[in-house]
Amino acid sequence: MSRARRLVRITWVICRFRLDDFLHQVRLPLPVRLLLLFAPWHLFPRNKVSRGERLRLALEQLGPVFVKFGQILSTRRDLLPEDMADALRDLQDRVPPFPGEQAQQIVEHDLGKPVGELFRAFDASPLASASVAQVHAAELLTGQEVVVKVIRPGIEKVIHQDIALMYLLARLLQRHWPDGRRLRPVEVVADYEQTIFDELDLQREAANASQLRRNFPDSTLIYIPEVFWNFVSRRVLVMERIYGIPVADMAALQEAGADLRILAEKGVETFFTQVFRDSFFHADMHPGNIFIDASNPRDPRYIAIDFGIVGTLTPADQTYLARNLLAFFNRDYRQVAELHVQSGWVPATTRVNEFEAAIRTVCEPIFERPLKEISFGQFLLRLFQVARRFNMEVQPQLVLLQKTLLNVEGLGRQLYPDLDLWRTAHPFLEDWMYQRLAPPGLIKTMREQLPDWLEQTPEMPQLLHDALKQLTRLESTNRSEEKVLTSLRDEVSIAASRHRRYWLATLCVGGAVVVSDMSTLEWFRQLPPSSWILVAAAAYLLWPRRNETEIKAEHDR
Ligand SMILES: Nc1ncnc2c1ncn2[C@@H]1O[C@H](COP(=O)(O)OP(=O)(O)OP(=O)(O)O)[C@@H](O)[C@H]1O
Repeated sequence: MSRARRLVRITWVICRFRLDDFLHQVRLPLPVRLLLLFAPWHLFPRNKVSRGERLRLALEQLGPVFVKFGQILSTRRDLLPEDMADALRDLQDRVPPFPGEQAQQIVEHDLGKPVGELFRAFDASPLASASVAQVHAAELLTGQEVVVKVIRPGIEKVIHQDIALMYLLARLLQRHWPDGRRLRPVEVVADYEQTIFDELDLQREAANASQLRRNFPDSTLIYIPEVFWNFVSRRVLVMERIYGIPVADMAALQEAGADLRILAEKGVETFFTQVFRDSFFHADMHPGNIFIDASNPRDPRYIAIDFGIVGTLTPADQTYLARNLLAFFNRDYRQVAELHVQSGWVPATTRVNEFEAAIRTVCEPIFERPLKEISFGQFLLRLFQVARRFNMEVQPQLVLLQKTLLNVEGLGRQLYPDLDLWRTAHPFLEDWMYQRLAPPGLIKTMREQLPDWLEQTPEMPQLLHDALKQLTRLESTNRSEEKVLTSLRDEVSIAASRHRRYWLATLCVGGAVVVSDMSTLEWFRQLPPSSWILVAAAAYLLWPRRNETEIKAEHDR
């Protein structure tokens, strides 16, 4: 379908589902407003269906790319009003399966052999069919039962086309909608584009699955099916077939006698292990992707599938996240605010007092609820909403984590409504912090980071110089923040000068060793007179400067 025809179809669906009540909030340019005036709204009388419901129906009419977009949007409760997020959550993929013969052709083309030579059996009628891919059951020549996931033919083109139109709409909204600048629809579409294109690459999904499987070998928490790498291409993925009870099927779980409390707690533990131990987490934890192995009902474990979306965090993000969660539960909002500044999530010029007060306002009500209802995901969601007001740049890795956390908590509480998240997660977080900060962990971290530090050292003077320049520029544009900037500039300037002198001191001592023609150890033992003058120079360079001490004392005051 050409882009123009697609645009006409979108306009038609907007009229058909009377989405004009969204458009009235947007200050559109005059020609578009005139066009809308003549749109055939009258052909489609507004019925009593709610606006969320109408948006959901419209997205379903627009096809799989929009449906998936709506599903993802439904998890962005930081952006959408509750009623709309709830309606979008119920979006259903209503895409008909594509013929099994077509799936076979793609498999044969990509794997380079007829299906009969690749598999002992291949079921041409699909096991499941979704917007992006279709899954068929098969059996390898070894007798291993597998599933074959095949990307829907032609879907890439449809996605490209629909994403281009979404950008068009998002740019319009961003420019003409009063909330556009705050909610940044273009960013939301860019986020979605990344996700959907990642899902199109099954090689990537296979790699994610392999990594997760390696992280949990023989685990009693979670089982990850094996990937058969000889049968993987961008469009085809062959993976061990798993059998389990769908996590949403409570009746079947109860019938199997699965211990639901253990299961709920294991869900939280599995998530925190992925986030903090491995920094690699399954980020598409909706109930359709989780099954339960209840062969040992007293110690059931999870089985995960669909590894298209995963999240990772840097060690710094991990530490700040753990400290934020701990500070939140201690109701230490000052620390939460300071951590945001330290981590660079909000600008260094943020007024910590105001930020702290805003965090307190949104977090205190969370503690009004019984402890077992407290949600880390809700806390992070509220926190990000506040932090955005304080110019927090969107941190995609943290938004992904917060969404996954909400899913994990929802899942846990559905299994066992009395799940006490804090009691389950607190020891884990404290233990992790202790291991990271206790001497062996600290030494390990330092040893891991030492090569990076050494590598960056020669660039340090330039970086400090650049930072100084930027601060000076900032200073001239923003007088109101002058005091903060001056203090920052002074600190950077002290660090730059100290750094230069340390380098020179190192050169002096190194030079003295070279001049003496001895080994370093010998030199230290004997300190020949010829080197005294260089050592004295080094000592002079290392001595703290008076103006530095004064500036520091002034800042401390
Ligand atoms: N390893 C497996 N063993 C058994 N069934 C599987 C396996 N992998 C996938 N399936 C079945 O196929 C369905 C779709 O798989 P998957 O979720 O990976 O596809 P998808 O296209 O990414 O779907 P969506 O993104 O809509 O969740 C699953 O819900 C499940 O029923």
